[in-house]
Amino acid sequence: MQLDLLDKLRAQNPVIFNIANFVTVQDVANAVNAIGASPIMSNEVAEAEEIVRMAAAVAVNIGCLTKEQINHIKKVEDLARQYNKPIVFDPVAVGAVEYRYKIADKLLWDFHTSIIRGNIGEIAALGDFNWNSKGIDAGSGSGNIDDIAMKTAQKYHCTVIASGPTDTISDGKRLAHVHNGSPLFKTHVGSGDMLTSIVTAFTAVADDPFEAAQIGALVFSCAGQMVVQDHPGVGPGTFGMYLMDYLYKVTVADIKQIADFD
Ligand SMILES: Nc1ncnc2c1ncn2[C@@H]1O[C@H](COP(=O)(O)OP(=O)(O)O)[C@@H](O)[C@H]1O
Ligand SMILES: Cc1ncsc1CCOP(=O)(O)O
Ligand SMILES: [Mg+2]
Repeated sequence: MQLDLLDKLRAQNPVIFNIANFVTVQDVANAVNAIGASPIMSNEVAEAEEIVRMAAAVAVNIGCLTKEQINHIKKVEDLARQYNKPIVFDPVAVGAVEYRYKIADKLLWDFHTSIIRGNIGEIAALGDFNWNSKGIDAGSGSGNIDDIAMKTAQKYHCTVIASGPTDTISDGKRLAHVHNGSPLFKTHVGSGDMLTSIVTAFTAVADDPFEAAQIGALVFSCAGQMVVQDHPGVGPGTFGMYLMDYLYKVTVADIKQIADFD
């Protein structure tokens, strides 16, 4: 795993365009900024071309989807194709909301996505596996997560991150796992959205989306794990606060000490 991509990201400070949701937009902007990239958010189709041109990569999050935003997403994804900018897609709640599944599936077929990052319930839904998603959360299921990630990556010809206690990553051929993290991530709404946009930042400095997915997942989950190791009494409110500090100060040396991946 190319841990030096963290230093490369901080040196390059790439602009990352985020089509975000109103629930977690500030967390996402601050997390992208803390890790060393430069976030910009916009919902206006009239400025889409200017922003796609200035951005190194694009994160698309369907958390608070509207008909107007779907048109904006289509325009942005078409521009990303035109200007060769990687797209990372966050299929929020597609396992629980059939309307979102249909929109996400069509977008993923109509436009090339480099990486899909969702929890296992969302990835299972996109891969047409049985799973009991619960709203924005993973819910429960009994499928083989390696198989789900692999098959969903093959379905959409991209890299997939099925996040959770272990983040399972596949490009349809290769498989990787990141075991770091903390259950406290589940208590902070926005953890997945932040991960998606941080992974997007790494696509701006990595040659291979599979590599970007692995390093993004590892850096983010290690930062969260370090919060809990250094602040054992941390709870839902302070976890998110400390996470920003640790995204800002985590180093390659820190990660090498605790990294648990295969
Ligand atoms: N039980 C857990 N233990 C350790 N890390 C977790 C756990 N649940 C989620 N994470 C981490 O939280 C981040 C967000 O993942 P997840 O909760 O699956 O996304 P979402 O918020 O979209 O449901 C990932 O970095 C993941 O590794
Ligand atoms: C609660 C909620 N509702 C629509 S988007 C959203 C935030 C989802 O954030 P995450 O998937 O990162 O927990
Ligand atoms: Mg999510």
